[in-house]
Amino acid sequence: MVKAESSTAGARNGITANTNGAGANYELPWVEKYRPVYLDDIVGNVETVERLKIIAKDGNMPHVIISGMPGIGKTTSILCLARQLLGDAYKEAVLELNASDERGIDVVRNRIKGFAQKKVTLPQGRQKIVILDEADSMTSGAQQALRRTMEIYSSTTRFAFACNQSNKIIEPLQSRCAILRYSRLTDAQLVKRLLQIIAAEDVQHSEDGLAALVFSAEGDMRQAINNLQSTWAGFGFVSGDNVFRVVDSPHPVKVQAMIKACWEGKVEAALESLEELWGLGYSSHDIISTMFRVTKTIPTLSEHSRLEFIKEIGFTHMRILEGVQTLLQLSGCVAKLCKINMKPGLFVPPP
Ligand SMILES: Nc1ncnc2c1ncn2[C@@H]1O[C@H](COP(=O)(O)OP(=O)(O)OP(=O)(O)O)[C@@H](O)[C@H]1O
Repeated sequence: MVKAESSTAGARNGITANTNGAGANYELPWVEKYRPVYLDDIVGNVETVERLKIIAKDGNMPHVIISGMPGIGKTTSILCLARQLLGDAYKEAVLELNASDERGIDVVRNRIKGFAQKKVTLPQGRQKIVILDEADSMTSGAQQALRRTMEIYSSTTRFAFACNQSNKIIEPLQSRCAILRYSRLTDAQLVKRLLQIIAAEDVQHSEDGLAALVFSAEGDMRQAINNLQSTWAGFGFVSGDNVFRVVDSPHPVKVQAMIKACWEGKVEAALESLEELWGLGYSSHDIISTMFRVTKTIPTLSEHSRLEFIKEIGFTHMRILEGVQTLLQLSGCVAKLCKINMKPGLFVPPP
């Protein structure tokens, strides 16, 4: 394989640590150290991973496209599949190209074709695998050039694409592949993996620290693990406050207080909280997206208010994305949120 990855199974607490041959003093990023080695280690997307396990067992791998948001295990799944299919032949029989490699037409013509023509001793009934990571950033010319290559060498070489948006892969390639969609991971799935790493690394943490990691990661396992490591390295304790300092986003407790004030119609208190957040230097985008995430999960809001709040926050988000990123814009949103629960009678001028 082009990018070698040796693994030492230091299975502690049911989790496998890859040390990549590095010395004990050299601290790998935990996303790499705890990158799953086998399909069984992959958390979430159970049905899709089950399909991959069947392919790994039967050996007849189709061309595949795995699509989904970043950091949820697409590349890892393909690497695990290739490892399980090819065993010892993995290094020789896998060509991995990602966005950091040149992947224009010339590479398709020379490198990929060259690899497809190469003779490699494979386990019975297996094929070589070309892994094209971040395939949606390949030019359409390069994708076009792959069409015939995929067909001509399909008896010896199979292709696996990982991408964030499958619609950026040209139709002819899509029609040659089985398309597997990965969805973002649930909070419980993130917690499960984080707890395994916390136990393996003996990380001191609190419940709210774990909740903060999950809240800020929004289903992205890579981000959750990176934030865990940064908080541990930076503060020596994973608490909610420390996590939000590391990710540098508004503390949801503060935002929750603001939303609560809006719900109770306390305009001054709500605006004061907003100004405090603004004064801390958060961008309007940070503030509005945290407002959305907090509103989604806040337990005290009635269903009706929640929907109305999300509607107003959505409109303000749109305006912010269009370029109006002022405190005034956010204050307008807060004012509208305060109005939602106020009795209409309050607005009728006295006779
Ligand atoms: N489902 C998962 N189970 C366990 N670990 C995961 C999972 N998803 C991601 N990770 C962790 O996050 C790291 C990055 O995952 P991976 O490279 O597979 O993401 P990806 O979905 O391919 O993202 P991108 O679209 O950015 O390439 C892995 O090394 C692993 O540590």
